[in-house]
Amino acid sequence: AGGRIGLIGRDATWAQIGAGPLRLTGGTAADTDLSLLDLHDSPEALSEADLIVLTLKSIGLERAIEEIRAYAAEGTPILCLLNGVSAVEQLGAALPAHPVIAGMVPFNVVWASGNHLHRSSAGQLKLERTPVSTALAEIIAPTGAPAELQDALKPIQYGKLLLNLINPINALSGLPLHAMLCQSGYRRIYAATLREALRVYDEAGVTWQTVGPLSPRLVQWLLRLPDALFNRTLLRLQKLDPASMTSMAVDLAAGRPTEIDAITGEILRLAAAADCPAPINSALYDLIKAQEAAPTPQQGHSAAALAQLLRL
Ligand SMILES: NC(=O)C1=CN([C@@H]2O[C@H](COP(=O)(O)OP(=O)(O)OC[C@H]3O[C@@H](n4cnc5c(N)ncnc54)[C@H](OP(=O)(O)O)[C@@H]3O)[C@@H](O)[C@H]2O)C=CC1
Ligand SMILES: CC(C)(CO)C(=O)C(=O)O
Repeated sequence: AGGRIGLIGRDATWAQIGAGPLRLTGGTAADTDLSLLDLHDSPEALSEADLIVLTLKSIGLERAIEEIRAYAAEGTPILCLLNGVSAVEQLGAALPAHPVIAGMVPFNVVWASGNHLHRSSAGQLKLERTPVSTALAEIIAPTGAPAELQDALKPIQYGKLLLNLINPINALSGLPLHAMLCQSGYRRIYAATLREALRVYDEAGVTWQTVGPLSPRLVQWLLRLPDALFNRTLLRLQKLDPASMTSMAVDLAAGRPTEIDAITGEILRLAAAADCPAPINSALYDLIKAQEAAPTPQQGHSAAALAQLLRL
């Protein structure tokens, strides 16, 4: 929309993108000439920011906090787009001089190739309503990818967490999300994971809001539909394209640590506090931790093999 955007990244990312243009596809995205963006390889550039938008994994949050503390001007607002429910509190506690705004990204984005990022599913960015996010929403509205302002983001983050419970299953399957959801065996595993988490939310008294076209309470039943029926109904509503892959599947494939602690780990913390059993989520957590520690992470678990490991 004409504003200057600086991207702070690492050498490997800039090497991967090359000279550009940065190709953005899916949704309303369009090819972007990299000369429109200021690319930085050092956090010192934080000192110039009017708004800091955090789009890194939760495992990198501690380091990012140190860099913001070291370089950002006092009072610079931070928009936090991380998955999970606790990053905003973590930022607020560690950086009291900075207002922290919560945001939620409902859609999937994958690297299609070196300089090409592809948005592979539907949904609208949600931002906690503040004067800064209201101004930001006005600035980006003409791009055709408007943000939706919400009074409270926490219930939305808990709703998104339910969607993210598919991430460990997807990571262990090693399949694109669409190909995985076409198979009833994987869907039944996600349905059981979701049902268990909903019970934990009920026991723990969590206030949450549906993210996506249908309530997870209905989705956990629809996931049990036979392939032919499901693939023509719910899967179409999700507008997932064949490239979709959860961020956790990408991390595990690359041998990086995953966000399992911020996702499934959050359900386990709630379950422990409410004294509510969560054996399926607990087993998924352990399986991902074991793969993270393995010299070569094993993806490609069939639905039947995974169901057996989860004692389903
Ligand atoms: N991908 C998706 O479809 C979605 C992701 N999300 C959430 O958004 C967040 C970001 O995910 P995603 O974009 O997939 O993550 P990626 O891992 O693809 O990208 C994060 C980037 O940030 C870089 N980075 C991390 N810390 C720093 C730092 N201190 N300085 C400079 N660069 C840094 C990483 O570099 P390096 O690899 O070198 O550490 C990496 O290039 C996560 O919380 C995720 O759960 C939410 C919705 C959808
Ligand atoms: C794919 C999506 C949108 C939901 O699982 C996501 O949040 C992720 O990949 O982490």
